[in-house]
Amino acid sequence: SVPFQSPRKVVKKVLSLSQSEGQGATVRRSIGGHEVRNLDPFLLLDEFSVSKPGGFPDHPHRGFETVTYMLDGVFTHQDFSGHTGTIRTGDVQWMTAGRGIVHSEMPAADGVQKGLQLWINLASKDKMIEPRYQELESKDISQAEKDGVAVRIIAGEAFGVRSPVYTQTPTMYMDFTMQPGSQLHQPIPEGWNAFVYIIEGEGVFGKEGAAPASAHHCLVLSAGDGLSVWNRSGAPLRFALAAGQPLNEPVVQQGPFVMNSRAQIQQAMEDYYYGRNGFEKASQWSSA
Ligand SMILES: Nc1ccc(F)c(C(=O)c2c[nH]c3ncc(Cl)cc23)c1F
Ligand SMILES: [Fe+3]
Repeated sequence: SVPFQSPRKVVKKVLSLSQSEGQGATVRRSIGGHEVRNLDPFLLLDEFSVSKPGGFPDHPHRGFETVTYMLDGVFTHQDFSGHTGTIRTGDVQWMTAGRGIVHSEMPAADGVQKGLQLWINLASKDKMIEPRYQELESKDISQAEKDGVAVRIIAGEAFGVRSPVYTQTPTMYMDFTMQPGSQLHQPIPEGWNAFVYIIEGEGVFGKEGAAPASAHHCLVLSAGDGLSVWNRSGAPLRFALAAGQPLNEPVVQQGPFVMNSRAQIQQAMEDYYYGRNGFEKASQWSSA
């Protein structure tokens, strides 16, 4: 039995397949792929794997947020304002691009560097705000553990613990590891869109009789007030759970620009090209 008024069920299961992206990088794209075009307010979820000299060299963003969560390895990022940083296993970089960022995101160690990058759309009223970063080292990430379930809370609240991350677009984003035989009942605000991305292992999501789902699958959830999960396998189950308040606004995307109209996209492209309205520093900058 589950403790929710209306338990969320899996309404779509998508296996994310590897595709090349950036320079010499491989991503498994789930949200933002052709099967899950747009789960408002989420635009993209990539499970990325990349080794030197590959990566994501100098590129712009406007109108949304990127959340980079390192699963295994080290990345450095540099932006056109001189902001640099290194994110290691378990660290999070929550970047609110707002009116404009130009940055590079590159491997900073030998071997394959792996992580998740989630793109969260901004409401039209927020698309041109000043860029900002919220950077969390692994040791500073809110964590909790109960009855064989460990959670790392990137944004939102679980097990009575809340992350300090400010979410411009109301969002929850957490990393669960469930030991064999454990179960989870996680409240999710009604009206928010929600999905699961399985990182490793396999588990039963939504209702007890559901078929298990395994790694690299994205599970889009139905409406409801919470998600129940059971790990009936002999190995740990690890997955990310994300949920966000829909913006219910038009989405017009041209690569790294996500606005509400073609005219605003045209403006973004001109601003980037001519170095205006937030892209002033773009013309003189390139990453090291
Ligand atoms: N426009 C556009 C086009 C192509 C890109 F590859 C990118 C981009 O940078 C990324 C796509 N997924 C990613 N996962 C992880 C990291 Cl660190 C970066 C990206 C981008 F922004
Ligand atoms: Fe980027």
